[in-house]
Amino acid sequence: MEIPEQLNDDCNILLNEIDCNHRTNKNVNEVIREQATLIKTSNFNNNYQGCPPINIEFMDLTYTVPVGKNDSKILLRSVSGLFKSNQLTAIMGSSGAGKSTLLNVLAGYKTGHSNGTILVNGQPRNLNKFRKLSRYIMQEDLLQPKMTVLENMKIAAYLKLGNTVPSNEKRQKIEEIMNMLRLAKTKNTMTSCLSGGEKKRLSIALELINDPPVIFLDEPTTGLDDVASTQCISLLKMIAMANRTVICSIHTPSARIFSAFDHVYIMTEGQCAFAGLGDDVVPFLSSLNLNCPTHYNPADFVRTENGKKTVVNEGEVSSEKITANTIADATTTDPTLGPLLTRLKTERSIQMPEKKVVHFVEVCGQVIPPTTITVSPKTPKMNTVYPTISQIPLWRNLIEVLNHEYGDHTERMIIAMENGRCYRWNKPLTCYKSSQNENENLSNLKDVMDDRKKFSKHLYEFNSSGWLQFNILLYRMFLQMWHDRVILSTFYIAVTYVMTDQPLEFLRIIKFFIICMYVAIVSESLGFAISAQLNVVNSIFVGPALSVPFMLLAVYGMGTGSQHIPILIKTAMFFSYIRYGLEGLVTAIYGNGRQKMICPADKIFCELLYPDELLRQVGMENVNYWFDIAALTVMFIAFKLLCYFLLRMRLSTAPSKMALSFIGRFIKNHVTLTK
Ligand SMILES: Nc1ncnc2c1ncn2[C@@H]1O[C@H](COP(=O)(O)OP(=O)(O)OP(=O)(O)O)[C@@H](O)[C@H]1O
Repeated sequence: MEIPEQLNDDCNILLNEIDCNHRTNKNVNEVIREQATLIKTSNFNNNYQGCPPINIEFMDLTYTVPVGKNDSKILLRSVSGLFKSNQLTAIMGSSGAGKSTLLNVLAGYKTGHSNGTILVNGQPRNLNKFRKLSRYIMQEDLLQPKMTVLENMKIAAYLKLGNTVPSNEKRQKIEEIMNMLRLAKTKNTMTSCLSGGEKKRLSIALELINDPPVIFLDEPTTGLDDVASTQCISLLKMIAMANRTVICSIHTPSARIFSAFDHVYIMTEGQCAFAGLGDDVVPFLSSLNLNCPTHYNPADFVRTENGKKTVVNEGEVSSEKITANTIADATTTDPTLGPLLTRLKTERSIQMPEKKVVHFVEVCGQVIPPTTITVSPKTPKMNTVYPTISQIPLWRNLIEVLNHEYGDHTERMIIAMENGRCYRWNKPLTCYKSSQNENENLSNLKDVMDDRKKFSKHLYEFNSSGWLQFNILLYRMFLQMWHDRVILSTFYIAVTYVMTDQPLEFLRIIKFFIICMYVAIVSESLGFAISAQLNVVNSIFVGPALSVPFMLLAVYGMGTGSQHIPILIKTAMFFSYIRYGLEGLVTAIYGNGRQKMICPADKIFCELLYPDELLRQVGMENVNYWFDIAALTVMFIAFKLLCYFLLRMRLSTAPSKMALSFIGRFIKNHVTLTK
């Protein structure tokens, strides 16, 4: 099998890096080595080179949200940028900087109050089409909990690929992706039982089924440990290498993760403070006369013997143990650290005036167990600038600068970056013809557009018809119901039936069960419809509140007979699904020619001895059980349709529906019934 050159190179770099570190943290490195080997040997990328590259450019993007009655808050302030295919882009910044907002606006999840231009391969973004060719993986894994990994994959394959792809090809694709994402061993595990990393991999696997060219991920490493985070990012990098545009927002990545990004987009207060290669953060800061504070980097990886953090001031280490010297003169007492030291020497220089023993704690992003490196003095220098060996401090430095820890330089950085318009620090476009000139690069977008047109059908159209999707979803619903059998409710119904001394007649019992279950299902679908429009707090309030009139209508007129019920109330009763449930329940128990009931011997007269009399008194003498079932079916469908339209409306970008959607969103965001 021929491995694409770029892929091969990247994997070799990865493997070399591992060689540099492999003694430092075995577990992490073993996993990464495994991952890199997997990338090299897998035919995944060869098979998935088919998708055309998509480059997303945005200019002067502004996003505001209403605050209170008359005020508004600007979350994105005229930011610009270019996120390219074949690259793994990280949107970084301190909390509240606007990372998720930018991601949501670019993905098309937030459209309402945004201004500016978003271009997809040089053309204005068509939101409907863009949504079809991009995928958004949320921070929380929205997986079907009561299905196994394989079932999830199968359903996704049938939904996304339809009948146009033969079953054996679908199976093959599922297998390939599962092997690639190391999910094969867990294929029969229920999703709810998966680990955090496995859930994240499954979320990605589900989106890879129909090979989307653009993938957005909101904080994909949140909740994952170091190893799982590294695996996740290596995987995303690998996906990006197959002609995809992978954009994720991320918090505090480790050095290894940071070094995996091809492009970092650093935000502060809704603006762009840096966009380009992670390695260029220090040169960028230097270009603004913001040399990496000398007291920072060494402190991040040099620690004193007792593990206390060392503080370096202007080339001097204020620790009892460490003072400045030249790392180029360093020797190590541990032969296993020889290659590491060689690398240290080539990548940076630290000057120390006298022989000292130090511990390198973090090198290449890995924590090194305390090992001694003896540093002997030769040429003490005090005017040291510390470019860094570990990339961790690179961006932390930047974040600290952005947090005004070294004075307020934010404005200067934003101006230098032209709020994202400056592409000076960008990696050259791999999918475009190589060019020195950025404008020339952009003119090559035409070629990319031609490619786009070629593949547009594949990208913009779903291969499964609406009817097929309906059937698959119905199957999924039944599958989940089967996996999640509610034994307890069945038990509860059975106990109630027996304890109330009802006749043990097969047909009557079945009817009783059916009507109970049916009412539960209709209630659930009403709940879905409510939650499709309202937030959780309001839904919890509105749901029970709405069932009160349904209940009152259900019991109205009981004991007085149906002839005394006003016509208006009678009409309203047609809309109470609980009424149908109650009628069905009473008829199931007392209808169908039930024998007369037992009258205690000490009673002279039992008014409700005959079930027909009871039915007459509660106004249900003319009720037909199957009519109630039919009415409940209609209500079930009506609530499901209502839920469907409400959800559709929320996703719609059509102006007419946008107005309704806006009202819905307004209620959802601004009306909280518990206030
Ligand atoms: N609907 C809203 N109304 C008012 N302010 C909002 C709204 N949505 C977001 N914000 C504010 O906008 C800012 C940016 O939010 P965003 O979620 O994009 O930040 P972030 O960089 O992703 O932060 P974090 O890393 O903590 O998730 C925050 O200060 C947030 O409070």
